[in-house]
Amino acid sequence: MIETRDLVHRYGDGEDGSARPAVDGVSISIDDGEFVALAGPNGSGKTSLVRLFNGLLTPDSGSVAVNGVPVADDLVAARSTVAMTFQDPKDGFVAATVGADVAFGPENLGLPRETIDRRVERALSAVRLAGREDDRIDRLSGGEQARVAIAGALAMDPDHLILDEPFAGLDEPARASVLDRLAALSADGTSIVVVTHDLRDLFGLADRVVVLRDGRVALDAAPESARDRLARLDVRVPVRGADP
Ligand SMILES: Nc1ncnc2c1ncn2[C@@H]1O[C@H](COP(=O)(O)OP(=O)(O)OP(=O)(O)O)[C@@H](O)[C@H]1O
Repeated sequence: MIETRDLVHRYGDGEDGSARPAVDGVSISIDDGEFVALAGPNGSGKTSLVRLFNGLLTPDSGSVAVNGVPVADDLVAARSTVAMTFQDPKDGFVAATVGADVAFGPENLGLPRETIDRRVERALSAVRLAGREDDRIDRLSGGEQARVAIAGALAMDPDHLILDEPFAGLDEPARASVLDRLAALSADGTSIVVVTHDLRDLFGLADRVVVLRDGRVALDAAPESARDRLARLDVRVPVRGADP
């Protein structure tokens, strides 16, 4: 479980009182196996919030705990149980080739080679990049790079998987394949948080949608029960009757 209480983060010191917190008093909990879409307009604090989940950002006040352990007390545990992709995949790459990059996380967990190879193979197949281990990342298209980043997070086999705008640049087959894998992981108990502006792909999959506005939770509900409120909050929802 990921649990935040009265979480506040502001960039800069805000000493003159002018800096509005990017995350402003968020209390939410995400259960194991829960599939959450995190939506909201540009600048509403989505990326900042998920970066607090694994200690990439530090709260100014409030707390965040993963599996009952405060992130501040055990960053290593938080980083190994919460896997995250970045909005710009280039921010997360650590190796020159696809296979080396996807293997990096599991290697750091000290897993046996066969386990690592199996995870890499499975993760690459989930993003439709099977057999592309030796490709250089800098020669891939933006969409392919986004898929490598997702594969890297999948290969961690994390308790909690956070994907920040994962579908930008993905073609339809890749998007469908990733969505399938996410659904299977969620059914197996992995909690999944997908940051997005657009709920259309996730409407039938997400158990819950949390909408941020100005760093605060403006809505936390099951998607189907909140169609009209979502539309009023400028979150794109599928046309009724056209759900997957
Ligand atoms: N590194 C930073 N330094 C200063 N301010 C920042 C930084 N990152 C984000 N902010 C500010 O914090 C607020 C929340 O930004 P954040 O990126 O978390 O929102 P978001 O909902 O993820 O936006 P988007 O949908 O555009 O990615 C915004 O006002 C943004 O300008």
